[in-house]
Formats: sequence, C-alpha cells, structure tokens
Amino acid sequence: MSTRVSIPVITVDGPSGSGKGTICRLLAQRLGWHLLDSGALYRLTAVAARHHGISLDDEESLQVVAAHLDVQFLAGTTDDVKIVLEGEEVTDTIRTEAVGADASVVAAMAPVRQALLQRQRDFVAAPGLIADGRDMGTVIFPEACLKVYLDASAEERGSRRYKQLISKGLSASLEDIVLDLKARDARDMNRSVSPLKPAPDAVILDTTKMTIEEVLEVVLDEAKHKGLR
Ligand SMILES: Nc1ncnc2c1ncn2[C@@H]1O[C@H](COP(=O)(O)OP(=O)(O)OP(=O)(O)O)[C@@H](O)[C@H]1O
Ligand SMILES: Nc1ccn([C@H]2C[C@H](O)[C@@H](COP(=O)(O)O)O2)c(=O)n1
Repeated sequence: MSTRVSIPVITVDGPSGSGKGTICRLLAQRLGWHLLDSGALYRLTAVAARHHGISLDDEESLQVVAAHLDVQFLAGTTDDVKIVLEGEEVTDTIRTEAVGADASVVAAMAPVRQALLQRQRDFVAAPGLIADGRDMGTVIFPEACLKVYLDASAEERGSRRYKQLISKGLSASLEDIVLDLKARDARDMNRSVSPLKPAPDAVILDTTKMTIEEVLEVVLDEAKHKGLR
C-alpha cells in the first residue's frame, strides 16, 4: 500500500446526514490540515457518466469514467472549494439528492471503487489529512491515527437534510427525505464491496442529540489524546 504513513490521517465515516462533511471541514480548519471529500468523487463519477450518456448499470464504462475523471478542486477556504468537471463548474450540481442517489449506485461497484482508490490516497499531504467518507477507516486509510464513526437516527438525519434544503430555498418533503436516506443506508451498508461500517478501532459517536460544536469538541479531544494537536 502506498499511503504515506508518516503524515497523519484522521478518518470520519458514517451514513448520510450524520454530520461528516460539517465536522471534517471544521476539523480541517482548526488543525490546518487538508481535506478529502471522497463522496464527491462518487458523485462526480455519476455526473460524468450522465454527461456521456453512460447507463448506471454499465460497470465497465463506469470504471473507465472513474479512472479518467477530469476534475479540479479549486481551493479557496475549506468552506469554499470550487469543483470543476471537464471544464464545467459542478460545485452545486453534484450536491443534489438525485446525484446523491446515483452516486450510491455507482459506489456499490467494485471496479469503480478500485478505480478511485489511489486517487483518494494521493490526497495525503503534510501536515495532515482529514478524510470524509464511508470506508476511509476500513479500506482507504486502515493505518489512520484516529478513526471516527458518526451516526444519528434516520429521523434526525432526515430533519437536518430537510432544514438544509429549505434554507437553500428548495422545496422538500421530510417523509421522502427519510425514506431516501433509509434506502441509501441500506445500499451503502449491504453492498458486498467496502460496505459502510465502523472500523473495529473507530471512536463511535451517536450525534442524534449532540450539537455540531459538541461533536467537534469530542473529536478534537480524541485528537489531543493521540498527540495530533
Ligand atoms: N450535530 C448536528 N446537529 C445538528 N445539525 C447538524 C449536526 N451535524 C450536522 N448537521 C447539519 O446536518 C446537515 C448535514 O450535515 P453534513 O452535510 O455534514 O452530513 P454528511 O454526513 O456529510 O452527509 P453526506 O454524507 O450526505 O454528505 C448540515 O446542514 C449540517 O449543518
Ligand atoms: N468513501 C465513500 C464515500 C461515499 N460513498 C457513497 C455513499 C453515498 O451514497 C455517495 C455520496 O456520498 P456523500 O457525498 O453523500 O458522502 O457515495 C461511498 O460509497 N464511499
């Protein structure tokens, strides 16, 4: 494995809406580390496939799309990364619920995951990496210094997503969101390759009744115990 072991990695895995992205961005800001949003790579693969008229059951073509993703993450702050796919800005496009559902389908394919594996490991850079995903602690960075698994009830995650969409001026049905989250959980947890699950050495946090600040403090404390800050 070609992970650069001397550079520290903190992995944050968990189901959709558990707060991974939020906590990872805050951690990256507080520690001054780099950030890998691995879900974006699966979302980009799904969007690129749609652009090229490739069906989401065509594993062979999807593997080629994933292996040759022409993507740039144009960094501003960790809160303000512009994503450009094949020359077109897709920062907002890839965040829709429809693209999330497509991403969950392509992410279940072993050849797609294999095609994205080294690209994810290449994000490791000094002084450290915060890696957000589903298999960061189990498959991509098994030697990470700290592994966190965030969880929350489907109802709480649905309510968070609902508020997020409403705040963006989008219409949404809470009931549909919870149903969609449960379907996505089932796909992500029951697939045969790299299923979503906590690494055996992960710190598991049920954030259902925790604020973002409380979650961040617990994770920063864990990092402190590991001598990472
Ligand atoms: N502990 C929390 N309490 C309340 N709201 C939260 C908490 N954590 C995150 N949120 C909010 O929930 C929404 C979803 O969070 P976020 O996008 O970080 O989840 P995620 O796990 O990265 O989801 P996905 O995997 O689908 O990208 C955001 O609006 C965020 O502000
Ligand atoms: N390491 C990862 C990251 C993401 N996925 C899948 C799971 C989701 O259904 C989809 C989109 O992820 P999100 O942006 O919502 O975090 O991609 C995965 O299988 N492995």
